[in-house]
Amino acid sequence: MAEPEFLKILATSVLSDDWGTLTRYRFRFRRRDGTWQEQTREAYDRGNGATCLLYNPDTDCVLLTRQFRLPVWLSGKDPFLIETPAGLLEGAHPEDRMRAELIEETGFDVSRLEHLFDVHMSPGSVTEYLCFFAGTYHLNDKVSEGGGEKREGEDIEVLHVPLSKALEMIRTGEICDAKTIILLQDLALRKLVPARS
Ligand SMILES: Nc1nc2c(ncn2[C@@H]2O[C@H](COP(=O)(O)OP(=O)(O)O[C@H]3O[C@H](CO)[C@@H](O)[C@H](O)[C@@H]3O)[C@@H](O)[C@H]2O)c(=O)[nH]1
Ligand SMILES: [Mg+2]
Repeated sequence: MAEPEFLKILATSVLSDDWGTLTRYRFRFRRRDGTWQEQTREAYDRGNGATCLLYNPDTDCVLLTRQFRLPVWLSGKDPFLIETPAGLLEGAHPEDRMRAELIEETGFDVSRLEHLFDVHMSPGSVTEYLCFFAGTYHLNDKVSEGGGEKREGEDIEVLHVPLSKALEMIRTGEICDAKTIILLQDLALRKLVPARS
């Protein structure tokens, strides 16, 4: 990647290169007052991802998942996290990847997703951004049980939660995942203020 005029990379050192790549960068950064300052930062690269909130207008429910997340357990919180379905892009087109991920994780095959925005989830240390999608599902869109890829260790519970209950679960702390909170609040806002065509 070409360096912008305010940045000079002096050295890079790969600290770990397994599932993702953790690299230490030493660089010179030109401050707003024009002076240059040397800094060291570590960046973890595990690619980019996509996430999606599906809403069922017949039942007023949203489709969520619950699965064990080791890093959440390490932080001392309840590790069975309630989340919107999400997956790594692995080089695929975000919408195609998201639709495939929805089938794998929830068993629902939906035809069209709306791309909302891309969000950096942890910009101080992780390169990843997530492509956010919204869509509609109906109970007859179900094509399989979902649950994720057992051979990859996934054991995903599928939840149909009334939207009002899901919003309340943000307040109670039962839903405490950033992408899930963003998408639930976005849906609530869009229902409150429908987009003008
Ligand atoms: N061997 C190995 N496998 C891993 C590791 N981390 C994840 N995996 C496997 O890689 C697959 C990742 O599953 P996805 O559904 O593609 O991703 P995700 O874990 O749900 O992550 C999604 O949500 C995250 C949290 O919001 C996002 O950070 C991520 O970008 C993605 O959207 C799973 O089968 C998981 O077991 C690891 O460190 N080592
Ligand atoms: Mg996933």
